[in-house]
Amino acid sequence: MVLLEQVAVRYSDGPEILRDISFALAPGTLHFLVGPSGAGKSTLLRLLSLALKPSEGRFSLFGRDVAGLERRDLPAMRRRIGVVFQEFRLLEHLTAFDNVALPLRLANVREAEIKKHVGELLDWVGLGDKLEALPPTLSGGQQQRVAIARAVIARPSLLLADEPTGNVDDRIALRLMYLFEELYKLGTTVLIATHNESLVARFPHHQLHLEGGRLAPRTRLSAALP
Ligand SMILES: Nc1ncnc2c1ncn2[C@@H]1O[C@H](COP(=O)(O)OP(=O)(O)OP(=O)(O)O)[C@@H](O)[C@H]1O
Repeated sequence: MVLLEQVAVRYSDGPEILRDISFALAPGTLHFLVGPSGAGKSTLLRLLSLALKPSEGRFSLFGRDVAGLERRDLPAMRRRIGVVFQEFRLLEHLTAFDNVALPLRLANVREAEIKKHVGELLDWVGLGDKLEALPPTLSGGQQQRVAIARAVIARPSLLLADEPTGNVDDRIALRLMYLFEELYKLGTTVLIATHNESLVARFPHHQLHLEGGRLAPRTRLSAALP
């Protein structure tokens, strides 16, 4: 599903932010991505979401070598990836409902089905009474839940979430974790960057531990290459 071998990443001509990164993520697994601030977690998520390219090494996604992709291949690959950005990136002129419905509308799902699924999911994340709200009228935690609902609604093959419980209380954080667990059990590969140590301790999943741009030995070996 995701395979990195000796990958390095830099922004333009800057220094290498990630170095010597090798790991594989199998379908239907959930991994936490942990490490101190500035370690390169968001950069790794940007690479995996195809927003950055490796400056060295090999990166393959869904069985395809990313270096060999043509520009026209990217939209179809990206549609298989759900991303929860640290800064949410909701469309401010669309309601919560319409933001979440977007991936389904792009996939030509029937409106009756969209209504049912989006309503159920927003209900599950505790926003059943905010369907018509515009993002600027929602709190940070509410916007974050809309962003998560939008990222998971179309059951992506790969879900990348940057600090997805950063703005919510413990009860909601648990709910969101249950949602991510549902998803990986259905076959999605889930990667969650987080500083929330109690969440990582409570849910015994694999961990990728980044430190200073490298995978640290504390990375659980199930995620690293043999
Ligand atoms: N767009 C960019 N251009 C240049 N350097 C960047 C850019 N984005 C991040 N960096 C640098 O890359 C390094 C890693 O940043 P990154 O945001 O990936 O870390 P992080 O582990 O996600 O941190 P945090 O936990 O604080 O979100 C930092 O030194 C940062 O300054």
